[in-house]
Amino acid sequence: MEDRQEQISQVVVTAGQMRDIEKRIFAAGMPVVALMEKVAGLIARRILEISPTLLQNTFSIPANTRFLRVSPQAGGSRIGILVGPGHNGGDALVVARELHFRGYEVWIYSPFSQLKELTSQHLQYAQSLGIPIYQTVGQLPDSDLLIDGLFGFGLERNLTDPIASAINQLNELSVPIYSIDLPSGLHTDTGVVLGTAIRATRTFCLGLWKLAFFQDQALEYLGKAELIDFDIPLADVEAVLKDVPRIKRITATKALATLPLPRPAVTHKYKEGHLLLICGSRRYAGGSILTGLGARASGVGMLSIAVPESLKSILVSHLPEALIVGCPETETGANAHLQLPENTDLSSFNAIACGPGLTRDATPIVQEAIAVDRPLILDADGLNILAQMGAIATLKKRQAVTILTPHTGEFQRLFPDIANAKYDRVKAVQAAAGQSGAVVLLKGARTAIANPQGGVWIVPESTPALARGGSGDVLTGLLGGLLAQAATKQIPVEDIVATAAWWHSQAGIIAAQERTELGVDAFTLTQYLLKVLT
Ligand SMILES: NC(=O)C1=CN([C@@H]2O[C@H](COP(=O)(O)OP(=O)(O)OC[C@H]3O[C@@H](n4cnc5c(N)ncnc54)[C@H](OP(=O)(O)O)[C@@H]3O)[C@@H](O)[C@H]2O)[C@@H](O)CC1
Ligand SMILES: Nc1ncnc2c1ncn2[C@@H]1O[C@H](COP(=O)(O)OP(=O)(O)O)[C@@H](O)[C@H]1O
Ligand SMILES: [K+]
Repeated sequence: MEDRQEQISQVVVTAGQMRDIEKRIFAAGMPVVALMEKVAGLIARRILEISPTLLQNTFSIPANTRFLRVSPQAGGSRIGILVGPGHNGGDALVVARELHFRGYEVWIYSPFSQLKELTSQHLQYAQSLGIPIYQTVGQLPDSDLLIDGLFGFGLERNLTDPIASAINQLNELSVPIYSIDLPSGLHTDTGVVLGTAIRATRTFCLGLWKLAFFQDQALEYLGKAELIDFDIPLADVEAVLKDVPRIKRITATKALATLPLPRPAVTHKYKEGHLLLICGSRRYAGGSILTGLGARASGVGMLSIAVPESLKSILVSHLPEALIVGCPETETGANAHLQLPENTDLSSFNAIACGPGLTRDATPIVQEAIAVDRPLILDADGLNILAQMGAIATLKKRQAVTILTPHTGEFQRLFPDIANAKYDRVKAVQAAAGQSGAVVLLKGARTAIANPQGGVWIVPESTPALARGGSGDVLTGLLGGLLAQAATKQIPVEDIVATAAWWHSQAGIIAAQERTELGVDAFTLTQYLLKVLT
C-alpha cells in the first residue's frame, strides 16, 4: 500500500472534482472558515520559507527593536496582495494579514465591489488593521513581491476590462508574482488563457494537483509549481473519483517500482525480453542508431534491429551486441520488407517497435508489423503510414496490444476527427485511445499517455532541452526494451509506457542541468538514461 503522500502526489483533478471533494469535507463538518485559515496559513509559511531575501529583511531589524517585526521605517519588504471576489481572494487576504503581523509592509489591491461573504469579512478586518487598500492599478505602490489571489478554480468565464487590462499591467511590472492555487486567468482544466492571465513566478497548487498544471499551453504562466497539501482525506478523494477514469501524475516512486529491477539472479537473455526494432533508411540512418541506443539503455535481454541491408555495417559498429537484420531495400533506400534469419519467426519477439527513420516508402514493412500478433509500438513514419491506412479501422483488427507515440502533428494525421488536440491534450489523448483501442502517448512538453478505458498518466516534469530531432527515437527504443522485458509480467501496458516517458524526461532534466538546455542532443541523451537510476 502506497503511503498517503505518494497517493496524493499522483492525483490530478478537474475543477468540478475539486469542488465535489471540498463539498464532502464541508458536509462532514469542517468549517469553511477554518479550512481557509489552515490553507492560507500554510501558504504564508511557505512564502516566508522560500523567500530568503524577505526573511533577511525580517532579521535585519535594529537590535534595540522590542518586537520581531519589520516596520516600514526599518526598510522591510513590501508585498502587494491581489484580491479577487471569491475564496481565492479570501485566501490572499488571510496571507496578507499573516504577513502584516510578521512585520511586512503589505498593501492590498481589491478591485471588485461585490465579494463573497467570507472574503468581504477578511477585507474588512485587514482594513481595520490599517493595511492600505487600493481599487485601481494606477494607485498601487511599488512592491518586492505580488501575491495573486484574484481567481482560483472558480474562474470559468473570459476576463474582460478593467480586470483584464489590470492583469496585463501587473504582468508588466518586473516583480515576482506568487499565484495562489493557479495563475488567475487560466482555466483549471484546459489551462487555456481566459482572455489574459497572470504570469506567475511560482504557483502554490492547493490540496490536489489540478489538470491545468499539465497542459502545455499553461506552462508559461505557472512558473515553478508546488503542491500545498492541506490534509484532504484520501477517502473523500476516492469517493469522488471512484467511477471516473483516473488522471494521474507518474511519480519517481511509481516509475522506479515499475522498472524490471532487481533482476532475478537466475535468468537468461531470452527471459529478459527480445525486442525487434524496425527502423532506418538510407536517408535516416541515424534514427535507427538512436533507437537502438535507447533500447540498449533499457537493459533488454536480446535486441534485434531490422534495417535496410546497406545500413547493416554501420549499425553493427554502433551496437555490437545487437542482432542486425539486413532487409531488402527499395530504390530510395527504405526498408522494403522483413527478411528474418532462418529459424527465426516473428513470434519469438516479445515486442516490436516500428517507425523511426523509415520514410513513407516503407509501407509494406509497416503493414507486416501491424499484421503480426505481437505487442507493437508504432512511431514516426510508422504512424504516418498507419494514418494513410486509416488508423482506427486498422487497429481494430489487431489482437495484441498496440502503442502509438505521436507528436501533435502525427496525432492530427492519425485522428483528424479529434478536434481539441491543441486545446485539451488530455481529453484528446483519452479520445484517441478510446476510439482506437491502442495505448496512446501524446508527446509534448508534458507528455500524456492514455489507455482505451480513459485512464491517463501525465509526465509531470520535463525539459525543453528534449525539443530536438532524434529524442523521440530514443524514447521508442527505451519503451520497446521495457515492453519486451515486461512480457511475462502482469504490468498494465500504460504503466510501462509512462515509466519509459518518465525515464526519458528525467534523463533530459539531468543532462540539461549538467550541460545546459542546448547540450542535450539525442545521442547525449542516451548516455544520460542510466544516470537517472544510479
Ligand atoms: N472553499 C474553501 O474554503 C476553500 C477554497 N479554496 C480557495 O477557493 C478558491 C475557489 O474559490 P471560489 O469558488 O470562490 O472561486 P474563485 O476562484 O475565488 O473565483 C470565483 C469568483 O470570481 C467571480 N468570477 C468568475 N469569473 C469572473 C470574471 N470573468 N470576471 C469577474 N469575476 C469573475 C465569481 O463570481 P460570479 O460572478 O461567477 O458569481 C466568483 O466570485 C480556490 O481556488 C482556493 O483558492 C482553498 O483555499 C481551499 C479551501
Ligand atoms: N518543450 C519540450 N519540453 C519537454 N519535452 C519535449 C519538448 N519538446 C519535445 N519534447 C520531447 O522530445 C521528444 C521529441 O520527439 P519527436 O517529436 O518524435 O522527435 P524526433 O522524431 O525528432 O525524435 C518527445 O519525447 C517530446 O515529449
Ligand atoms: K490565483
